[in-house]
Amino acid sequence: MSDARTIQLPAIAFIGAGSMAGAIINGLASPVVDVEGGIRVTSRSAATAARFAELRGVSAHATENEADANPEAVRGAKLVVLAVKPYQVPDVLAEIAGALEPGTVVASVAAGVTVATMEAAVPASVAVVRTMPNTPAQVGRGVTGVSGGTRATADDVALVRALFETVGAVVEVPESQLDELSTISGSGPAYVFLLIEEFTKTAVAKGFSREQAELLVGHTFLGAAELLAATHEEPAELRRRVTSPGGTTEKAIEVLQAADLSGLFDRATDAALARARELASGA
Ligand SMILES: NC(=O)C1=CN([C@@H]2O[C@H](COP(=O)(O)OP(=O)(O)OC[C@H]3O[C@@H](n4cnc5c(N)ncnc54)[C@H](O)[C@@H]3O)[C@@H](O)[C@H]2O)C=CC1
Ligand SMILES: O=C(O)[C@@H]1CCC=N1
Repeated sequence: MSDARTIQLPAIAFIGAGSMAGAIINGLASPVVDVEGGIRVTSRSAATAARFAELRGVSAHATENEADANPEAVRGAKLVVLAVKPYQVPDVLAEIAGALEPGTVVASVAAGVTVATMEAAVPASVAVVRTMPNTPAQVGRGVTGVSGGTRATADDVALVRALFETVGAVVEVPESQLDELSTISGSGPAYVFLLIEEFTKTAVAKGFSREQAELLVGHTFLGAAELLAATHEEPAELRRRVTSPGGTTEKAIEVLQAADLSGLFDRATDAALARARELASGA
């Protein structure tokens, strides 16, 4: 049964069942999403496939005990999501190319692997869309960059958008910007977790128990993010409201700013960008 709010998606095959595929499939499990034709998932290990097979509407197969699991999964699927490591994409495409039906849309989440590389590896009747999601997709709070390839129609891109909108927001960008986007939102959750880890260590060093430190830091991050989302104020304004003139926060902010946080983020994201370019060249 479906009503006006139900999101209808055609048969989808996920090649690779790791963190990223798991996060997206979790979103598809929503009661308002109906994947007609079902969700097929493949992994290398049978144990992983067995875990995915327990999910509603999912059939899962492992290459370690079914050599044809990948070509079988894509046969008849309208949308094929490549969720393997970047260096594995060429081999997977070579394996499935002959089984892709005309009109199939192949959407890759792999960092760095270009549209040109993928288009060259599949039949001309198959469209390619490059994407860059992030792991908060697992809780419906992802943000995904999407770039259509040269053969992708507006409907093809809309289909990929619809998939990723089940797990958060979608931003369409030209492919030339996708690696940059990856350094911000693709990798970004890791930067936030690192800050939380370090801040928690500081709280422990100030004499709080591990449990207290996690509560203090965790709620501070969550509370600040929710305050930002709820008020729609600029972060600089919300920071000003914490920073009493002549008070304590002002002293801490002075120390943080003296460490050139902005230069640090520039250098960190430049390093991620350089690695994306290496991945594109197969390194
Ligand atoms: N983890 C993240 O935050 C993000 C990852 N990505 C991209 O997602 C892709 C996957 O990353 P993760 O999920 O983190 O990796 P992962 O290592 O957790 O998952 C990879 C999966 O691919 C499977 N696999 C490997 N070779 C296979 C084959 N030939 N056939 C079928 N399955 C095969 C593995 O068994 C594993 O389940 C990467 O290309 C990465 O660049 C993109 C955005 C964010
Ligand atoms: O670290 C990586 O290569 C992937 C892409 C963005 C997040 N994880």
